[in-house]
Amino acid sequence: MDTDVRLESSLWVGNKRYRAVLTGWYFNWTEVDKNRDKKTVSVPVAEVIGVEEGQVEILPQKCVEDTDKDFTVFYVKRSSSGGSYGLLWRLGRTQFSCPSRVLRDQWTQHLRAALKTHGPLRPHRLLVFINPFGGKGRGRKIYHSLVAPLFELAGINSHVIVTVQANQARDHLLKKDLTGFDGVVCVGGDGMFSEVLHGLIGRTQQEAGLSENDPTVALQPCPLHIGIIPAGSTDCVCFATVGVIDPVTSALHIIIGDSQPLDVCSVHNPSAVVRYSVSLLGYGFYGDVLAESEKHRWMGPLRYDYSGATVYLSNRSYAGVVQYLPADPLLSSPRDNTRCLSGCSVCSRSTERLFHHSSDSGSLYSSHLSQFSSDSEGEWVSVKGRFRCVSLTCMSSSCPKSPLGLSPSAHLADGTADLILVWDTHPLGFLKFLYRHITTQDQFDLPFVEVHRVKAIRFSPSPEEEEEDDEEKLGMSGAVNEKEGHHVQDGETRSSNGSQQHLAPRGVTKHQKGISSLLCGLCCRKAPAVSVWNCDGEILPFTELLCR
Ligand SMILES: Nc1ncnc2c1ncn2[C@@H]1O[C@H](COP(=O)(O)OP(=O)(O)OP(=O)(O)O)[C@@H](O)[C@H]1O
Ligand SMILES: CCCCCCCCCCCCC/C=C/[C@@H](O)[C@H](CO)NC(=O)CCCCC
Ligand SMILES: [Ca+2]
Repeated sequence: MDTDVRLESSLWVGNKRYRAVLTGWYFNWTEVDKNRDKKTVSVPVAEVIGVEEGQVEILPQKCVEDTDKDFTVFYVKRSSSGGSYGLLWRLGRTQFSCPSRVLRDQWTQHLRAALKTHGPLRPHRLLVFINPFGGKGRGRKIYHSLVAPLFELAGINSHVIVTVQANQARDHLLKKDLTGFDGVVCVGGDGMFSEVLHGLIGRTQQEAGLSENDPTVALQPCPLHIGIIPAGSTDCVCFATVGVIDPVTSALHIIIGDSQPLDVCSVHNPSAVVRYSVSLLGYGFYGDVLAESEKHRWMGPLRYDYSGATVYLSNRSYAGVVQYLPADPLLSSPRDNTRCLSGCSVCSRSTERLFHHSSDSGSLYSSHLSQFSSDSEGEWVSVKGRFRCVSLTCMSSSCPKSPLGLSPSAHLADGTADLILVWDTHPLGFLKFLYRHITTQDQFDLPFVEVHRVKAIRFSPSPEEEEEDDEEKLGMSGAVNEKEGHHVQDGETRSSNGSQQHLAPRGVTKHQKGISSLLCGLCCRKAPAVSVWNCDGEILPFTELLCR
């Protein structure tokens, strides 16, 4: 700690006198002339946003009263409103008065010097991409009214690009000079984040001379961090990492240099890398919802609710083969009820393991690769049948619609993803599964649902098995296992190496048949034989994939 930044004196806030102390790590002020209940306000220097001479306000509008004995300190204030104590951040502000201008200047200089000690963690120059059409189309307004004033206060220089077309941010990051930037900020939703992610991953591999198309190549980590100012429809990456959808909270995290590593899943078809995913890779229901919602973009975020209902009523399931490489069950499980947050011990241990292995092999990522290319990869498990949906999620994928997410105990940065298989079942069973995403009930505690923590998956559709009538599509065929109360699917298979076999359970009881038939009569049309993959909100042009 730099002892030069220590300072202590009396200061006034309004008409009350305080003893203020700057220790290097903390700036505290305690009311004096008060015998009991002395309250100290303590702000970590790491959370000080800016120091200004005079009496200054920033939000909702900048307003300066240039008095020569006053100074104003801005800092992170955790807000209790909105039921998310600690997660929602606001700009705290306290105006101090000094007995003299000399003391005022001493305070501002010392506070700024203390702030500099946190300099290396904080960004100084940011490249900002705004999608003016994301979400409700408020990206520009959100940035200029809520975020830009905070960046300016914090002394951050930003280069702002309002996009005029899709993929502009990605292409800029792939081709243009990025010298001098400490990070990239996207103002928009998950689609905008994904553009920036693709641009940065691609640029980093290009510069390292690596081929992204080869699934055995160890990719280089990106040197630039990505900040997200939420202005989209789902904003899942922001919600799952920050905990709230709030542009001011996100801007404050960016300013103080917070960061959270994220797992990224590469999606390959047999000849090339198709995309990268950080949240949902979904075939079946989530693919169909996305495809349907693209026709109704004009509805804004509501398009997902509308399309969700339409696709649910169309009552589809798809035949396919899923192969997966299980992660080490001793390290964690998708049903262990943990919630991954910044500083999570499972993620830290996973990072440590990577670093430990890399010191033996020379590359941080080559230990990951060994999971795919050597004997240590483990055994692939293969399952075949009809699915309502096949979902792979690298993180919980929580969002305001589903506060616990697709897989509530998934980890943000442990090198694994959760594979959720929802076997074909009757419509009410599937509704129950979906409904549990918006409550705290366990969506995996259903007989037709299974979840596996995995390192990789392969998928191929098997549309030739499509020849069946509507009753079969509703999961009402096959033998009822009376003891278990559910169907056992006839599509049990063995893994490619023959070591594992898998039964596909279904959740149909006889009394549900009537309602199912009614729904079937209402909505069954000739369903397509294959679905599409939803990759973080983008439709993939391939159905046969390898994801790792
Ligand atoms: N100027 C633009 N015109 C048209 N499309 C754009 C433009 N800029 C970005 N895009 C594309 O718009 C898509 C959606 O944007 P974004 O993610 O910001 O909003 P959203 O779809 O409403 O939110 P979410 O992804 O959270 O559901 C992105 O895939 C992005 O590539
Ligand atoms: C009876 C009530 C039923 C309610 C069912 C709600 C189920 C909600 C689950 C939400 C899962 C969100 C997963 C996140 C996916 C994002 O990467 C992606 C891009 O933004 N969003 C979508 O694809 C948008 C996909 C929207 C799916 C509905
Ligand atoms: Ca993970």
